[in-house]
Parts: sequence; structure tokens; C-alpha cells
Amino acid sequence: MTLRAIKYENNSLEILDQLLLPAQSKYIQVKGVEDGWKVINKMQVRGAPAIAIVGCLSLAVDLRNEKFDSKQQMRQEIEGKLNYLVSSRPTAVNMKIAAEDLIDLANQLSKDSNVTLENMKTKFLQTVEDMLTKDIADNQAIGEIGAKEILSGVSGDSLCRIMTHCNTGSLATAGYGTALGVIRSLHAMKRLEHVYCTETRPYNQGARLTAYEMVHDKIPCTLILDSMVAAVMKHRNITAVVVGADRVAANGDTANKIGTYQMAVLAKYHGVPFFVAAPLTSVDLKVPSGDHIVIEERPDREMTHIGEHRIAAKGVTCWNPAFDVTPASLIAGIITDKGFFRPEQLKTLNDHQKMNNHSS
Ligand SMILES: CSC[C@H]1O[C@H](OP(=O)(O)O)[C@H](O)[C@@H]1O
Repeated sequence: MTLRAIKYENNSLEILDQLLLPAQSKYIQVKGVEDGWKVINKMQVRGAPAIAIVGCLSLAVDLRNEKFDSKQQMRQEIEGKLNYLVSSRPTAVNMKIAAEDLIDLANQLSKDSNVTLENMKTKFLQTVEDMLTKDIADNQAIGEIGAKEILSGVSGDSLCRIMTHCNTGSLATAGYGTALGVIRSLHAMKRLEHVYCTETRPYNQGARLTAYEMVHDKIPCTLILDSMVAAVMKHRNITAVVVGADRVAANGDTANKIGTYQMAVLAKYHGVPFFVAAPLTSVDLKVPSGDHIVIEERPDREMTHIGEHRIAAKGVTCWNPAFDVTPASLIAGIITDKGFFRPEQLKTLNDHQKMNNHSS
């Protein structure tokens, strides 16, 4: 079993083909941005942070193999390829924010007369490669901050029972995970009693990926059907729900895997606090509310087949949105690498603060 979704050594980029898990653990090579776009679009690699990292590293692979006549030529190549990668999946914001930041960097380096062509390439590539270690550090911070926030609502030294949706662990990031990072931190603190993970139809991120990670880490976990959320909340005394995010709007509305919204409604009904765990790079202050978030719709076949086996009547109409939006009113708080925020606190952040803020 391996939990390394991304392997990047000596300018060779490989991703663990998550369409084959858990039955088969197979790495495939990503030889440039064309491959990068394909493995993201096909969901061979998925998860908002992992999408951004694999997309940007696929550009690094191209750049290392290319010779440029000028800094302007390199800048143009960088901008064109990053904008192409952003089109691979529209809802998760991490690739878009990474592209904006890296295009800004390329513009600065290109305009700086003290920077040579070689310096520009070296600095740019180092910035991209640093995304791997930064993401792991961000996730460990999210884990720590989230565990402390959840424990602040728990009496004495009692243990927690956490429900989660989809996969937000090492297979969705460079490692450790966001919502699963909070679960890993609670486990490390010996304050986690049990995890309930939903199967998460139709891609089955929960059954195929989160269960895989929990078994790998020997974290006590029960797989439940998406249709069991209400019954588990009613009978299993859930301490909190913690999920990930693909894009958090400025007012705290959050786009996440389809099924998240109904979990939040059920959590409100059952009095269970509902938390979103995501790096601040998933917060899109340019989007005022969830109404403005584009929701990706995926092929019917993901619903009508499991592998080659048809499970739905031929000819039936399908609707397969990959995400839904949970309104901020249903969210107790957003756990980020820079602190814990009530949804209404996000819009007070500006881009500079996003980089440095430590909230209350
Ligand atoms: C830390 S991953 C965030 C997010 O990405 C997943 O979606 P997908 O598997 O389609 O890439 C899911 O919504 C996770 O919560």
C-alpha cells in the first residue's frame, strides 16, 4: 500500500493512478502539460491541492526540457500553459490561484533587468517544486488547528467520533491531507474514537480512497453508504463533521464533493457542528458567494457503470454534478493553515492577510 499520490524526482513526474485503487497500485508518468491536463481531467489524480501541484509540476517538466531565446518567450510559454491547465477542471480553485501567482512571478522575473534568463528559469522551477513541501506543511497546520478547535467543544478528555465525506487525505494532496489531516491529528493526540467515511458515489472516493488511507494508518473507521448519513448521526453520537473544499467563496459558501450540502443540512438538524478544512489557497475572495462558483458536470458513464459493468438502465437520463455548494449558514467554521475562521470573517481578509493572518 502507498499513499504517495505524487512522485517528483530528477524532473520525472509520476502520479498514482487513483482510478485503479484500491485493487491496483500503479504509477503513470506525466511527461508534460498535455499529460498533466489529461490525468487531471480523467481524475487519475484528483483533489484540489493535488490538482494544482501536479498541474504546475507538469509545466516544470516541460520547462526543464526546453530552451528559450528570451525571458519574454519563457514568460509567454508559462502563461499559455498555465491557462491551459486551469481548463482541466473548473471548480477547484487551487490550480487557478497557483496559475495566477506563477504568472505574476514570471512577469516580475521577466521585467527585472538584474535577472538573467537562466536565473529566471531556476527561480521559477524552484518555486513550483516548493509547492510539494509547502502543501504538506499547510496540511499539518490544518490538522493541528482543526483538532484543537474540535476538542475545544468536547468535554474533559472524551474521545471524538468524526464523520467525513469524499477523500481529502494524502491521495488528494501532497501528503497528510486537509479534513483527513484533522482526523490524523486527533488520532495522534489519542483523542479519536472512530471515523465514519461515506462511500461518495459515483467515483467512490470514500470507499476506494479514504477507507484505503484509514486502513493504511490503522485508524478505526467504518465505511457507510451516502444514504446512511442521517441514521449514523441519529444513532452514533457524532462529535463533528469535517469535510474538504474545492473553492470557498468570500462569504464562506463552500463548493465541495456532491453530497456535502445534504450532510450539512442533516448536521444542522442533528445539532452536529459542520467544519470545512482547506488551505487558504482554496479561498477565492474574488467570488462573492457560492452562486458564482462553476460546478463541473461529469460524464453519465461515471454513474451508469462500475468499471465495464453497467448498473443503470440503458437510455436513462443522468445528472452528474461533481460538486455542490454548502451555504455559510450551515458551516460552523473554516479550518485553514493560517487559523480558524467563522465564515463571516473571510470577507475581511485581503490577499496580503491571506498570506499572513492568524485568526482568533
Ligand atoms: C483536499 S481535496 C478537496 C476536495 O477535492 C475532492 O474532489 P475530487 O475528488 O472531485 O477532486 C473533494 O471535493 C475534496 O473535498
